[in-house]
Amino acid sequence: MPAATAVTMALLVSRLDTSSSGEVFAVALGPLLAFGAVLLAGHVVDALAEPLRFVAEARMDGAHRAHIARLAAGSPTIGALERPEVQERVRLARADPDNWTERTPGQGALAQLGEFVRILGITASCLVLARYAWWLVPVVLLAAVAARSVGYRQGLAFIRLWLAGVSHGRRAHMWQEVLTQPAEAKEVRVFGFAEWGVQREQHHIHGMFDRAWAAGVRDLNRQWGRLALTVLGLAAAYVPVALDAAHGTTTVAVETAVFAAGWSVFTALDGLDWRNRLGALPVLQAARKLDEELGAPAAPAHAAPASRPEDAPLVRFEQVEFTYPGTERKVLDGLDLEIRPGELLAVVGLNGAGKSTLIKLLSSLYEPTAGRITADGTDIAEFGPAEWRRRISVVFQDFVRYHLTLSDNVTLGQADGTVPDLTRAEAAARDAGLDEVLARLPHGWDTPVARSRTGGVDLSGGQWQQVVLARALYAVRSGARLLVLDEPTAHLDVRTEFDVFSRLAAHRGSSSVVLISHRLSTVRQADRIVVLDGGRITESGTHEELMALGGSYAEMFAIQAERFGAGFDDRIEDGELE
Ligand SMILES: Nc1ncnc2c1ncn2[C@@H]1O[C@H](COP(=O)(O)OP(=O)(O)OP(=O)(O)O)[C@@H](O)[C@H]1O
Repeated sequence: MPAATAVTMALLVSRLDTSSSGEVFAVALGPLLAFGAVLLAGHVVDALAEPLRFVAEARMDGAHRAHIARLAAGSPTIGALERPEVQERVRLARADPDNWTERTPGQGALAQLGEFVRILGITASCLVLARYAWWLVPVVLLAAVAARSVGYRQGLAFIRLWLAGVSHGRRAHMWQEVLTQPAEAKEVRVFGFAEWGVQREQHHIHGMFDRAWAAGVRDLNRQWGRLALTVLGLAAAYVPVALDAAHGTTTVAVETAVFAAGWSVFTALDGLDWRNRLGALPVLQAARKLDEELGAPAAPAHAAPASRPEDAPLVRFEQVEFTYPGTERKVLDGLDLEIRPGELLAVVGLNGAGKSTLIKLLSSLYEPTAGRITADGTDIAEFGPAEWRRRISVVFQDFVRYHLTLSDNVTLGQADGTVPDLTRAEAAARDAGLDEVLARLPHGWDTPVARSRTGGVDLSGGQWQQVVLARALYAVRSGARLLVLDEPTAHLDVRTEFDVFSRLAAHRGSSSVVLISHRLSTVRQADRIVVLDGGRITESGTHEELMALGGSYAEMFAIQAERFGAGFDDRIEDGELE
């Protein structure tokens, strides 16, 4: 485009120069139309480029983000994802720019394409220059590259400086969130730290911007150097051509073409979009590293999954050891445990004994560092995580409150691509004690359980636990045969908890249930209780057997009973739990 503009402009000037005043219009019409056509073409290209750029960028970034989501969510275990350096790579690869130095792969790819087009333009302009004299090409190019590289180096130094302040930026953002979000609003007021928080935010904002601001001012002064390089380069090319024109060795038209082509080399080099291209590179590098670290994402299942076995499995932990990645301590150490088909097994132990870890291993979220876990004699690793997880249903202690409808929250993960079965969901809600909450919701099952959504409602901690219990029971009704509950009722009062467990015990069908609870009044209903201590099972039996044994279970129970008796926690009446 710049070369075509230079040539048509020169043609126009040459006709105007050589024609007498009477015939100007007739002679200049052709070149005028050609010049107009070039300008029009430039305008059309500009007009088309923006929507095309938008669509291309959106498609590339959409595909990239889907790949990252599949990679992060599809890795069978969670050990790698929990590592801080992997978390940082996921943040970067997600292509959701955290600051202006980061770019998306779509922006990077289009910038690279743009650079290619500009280099073509520069080549065409150089051909126009060379047509006049070959030495014009190195003179103009060297001056343009020198001026450009000054700007490039300044830009890179500014970006480095900016990145050094990013941690301040994150902390400023954290304070901004704390001071403005409803979740923190209560504590900000009660603890009275609003002004202190604002000052912390200000401190970090200055930490981020002050040095960049100073560098910006310094760079502004250095622009003179860049300007001097541009002026000298252009003068070295233009002065000899202008002298030739003045002496009549060349025409004004040729001089016009050279001037236009020379200037376009400077502007094209100046417009090279290196920031977008370089800004996207770390994103792509992080994505490539994640490809190695998280393994190939599981392909989305299209085939109908095999039907689930009717009976609950006999699960065995055999000499299982487990150490969290990056730590030294064996959380589980030679653990042997049987989960018999259809039994209600309670696991108790002090804080940090490893109960939740045992559940994570049972759910194949981590693999044992030694030993194995079997189901009916087959190592659960052989089923593959996806198939094994279809057979179990887990409620985690730190479950997620999805901002979805109640129906989605209860049927999550069990729909197998089909429409959720609301009759089954109703039954699961009844068993979990959720039916009263459901009856009060304005749109029933279709009510979003988050006030941030239109028509949504907020649920209390206890109500949320009923939702996740209903989800687990829905899974059992859909065919899961091992129900795992990690402190599912900590937010419920004793009476509700007792009701929920009575219903659970009655409605679990042929499924086995593994229950973790600190409330021993609940635990005593279990068929069998095991005590986890020092990474292994130290006691196993019914409530009565363990009380008779007089070991750590009996001790814990005595302490809790004493607490109840002294009026701590929710008091229970004598005989209420019998
Ligand atoms: N992701 C992790 N990385 C490293 N260590 C961990 C991780 N999760 C838990 N741990 C450690 O493993 C040990 C057992 O934790 P776990 O959560 O299994 O105990 P728990 O018996 O469920 O405790 P609680 O009754 O308090 O819930 C603790 O020392 C804990 O600090």
